[in-house]
Amino acid sequence: MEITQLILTNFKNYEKESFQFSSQINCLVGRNGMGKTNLLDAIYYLCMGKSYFVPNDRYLSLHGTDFFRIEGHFDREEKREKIVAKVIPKKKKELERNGVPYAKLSEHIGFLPVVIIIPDDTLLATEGSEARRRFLDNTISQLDPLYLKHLIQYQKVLRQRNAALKQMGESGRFQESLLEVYDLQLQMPGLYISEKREAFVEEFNPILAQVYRTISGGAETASCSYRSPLQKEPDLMELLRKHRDKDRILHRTTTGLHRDDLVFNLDEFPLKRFASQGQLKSFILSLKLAQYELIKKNKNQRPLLLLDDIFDKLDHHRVDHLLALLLDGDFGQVFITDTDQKRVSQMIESRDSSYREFLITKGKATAL
Ligand SMILES: Nc1ncnc2c1ncn2[C@@H]1O[C@H](COP(=O)(O)OP(=O)(O)OP(=O)(O)O)[C@@H](O)[C@H]1O
Repeated sequence: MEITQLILTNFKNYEKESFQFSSQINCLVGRNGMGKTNLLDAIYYLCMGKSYFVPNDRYLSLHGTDFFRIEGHFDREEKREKIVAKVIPKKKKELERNGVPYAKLSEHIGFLPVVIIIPDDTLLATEGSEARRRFLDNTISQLDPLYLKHLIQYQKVLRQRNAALKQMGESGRFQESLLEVYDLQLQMPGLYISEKREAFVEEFNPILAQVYRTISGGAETASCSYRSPLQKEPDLMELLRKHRDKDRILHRTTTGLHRDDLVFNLDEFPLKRFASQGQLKSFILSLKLAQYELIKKNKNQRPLLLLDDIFDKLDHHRVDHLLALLLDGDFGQVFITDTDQKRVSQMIESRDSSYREFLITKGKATAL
């Protein structure tokens, strides 16, 4: 699967620009703040129906404008696919495939698999559990439409349950029977999500260990383990029942799948506490490349790989090692941003890969 052409209108700092891409390596070079990451984000948007960086579409249109449009032409399973994302004020955002709008955005997820790697991904290891759940959900949703359907349902009922608890707190009238109704609605999607997360971690671990071994030279074994309140009480209804008093006091749902987490380990030690900066960076890179491998294996399709500034702060040897991995490995279309114009192009030129280079300057692109 590959994107052949991209046309941007009012997207972030691009007023009007179009790109023709190489089917293998695309390097986006330019100084800081010119729009390299914005371009990756536009491609991500076409695949996932949202920005990787900015949750609210309102902030994505060029300053001084109130709408944007992203058009991408893809080659997928020997068919041409035109995907258009349009955000217009006071209208629901629209995502179209070959001129036909999707009824639900979620129907598109997984159609164009994608993996993005950015420097801030190290926050996955150091921040709270929400980022790790997002990683889990992002990966499994691209593989299993039913997972995404159950996830949306679980989150909807959870929001309603929390709103009811808040309202009960304000009115001072606790309605246990209403909570029972919500708990019942959480049960089926909850069970499905939990089973899928557990199965994902099992399948993911050997791939993660293998990728980390390649990147780090085999010093330690990388793994992750799934933590869920359901491991102590496998019956979700019963679990929610046991936490009802706490929920009543705190006016929110204090247990459930929205409290799940992934624990990252190097050998038997938690990454968060013991890893050096280099180990942390290698782990997170491995995590994302393992995500790529797992999606590729399950979908029998190579996802797009978007690499933002991944050479930043790495010494020359590590950059060389990483580039060798990316160029010699079984990757499909890759996009790489770099502020150092010479670094990537020199190394790619020395290999036998088809590539195209773009110089990005303030929302304008010149093919080099
Ligand atoms: N809605 C918007 N309208 C206009 N400009 C925007 C908008 N959103 C972001 N920008 C601009 O885009 C620029 C950032 O672009 P981007 O993050 O793609 O830079 P970059 O080339 O990747 O830089 P770096 O090398 O520092 O990562 C900033 O100058 C920012 O002001």
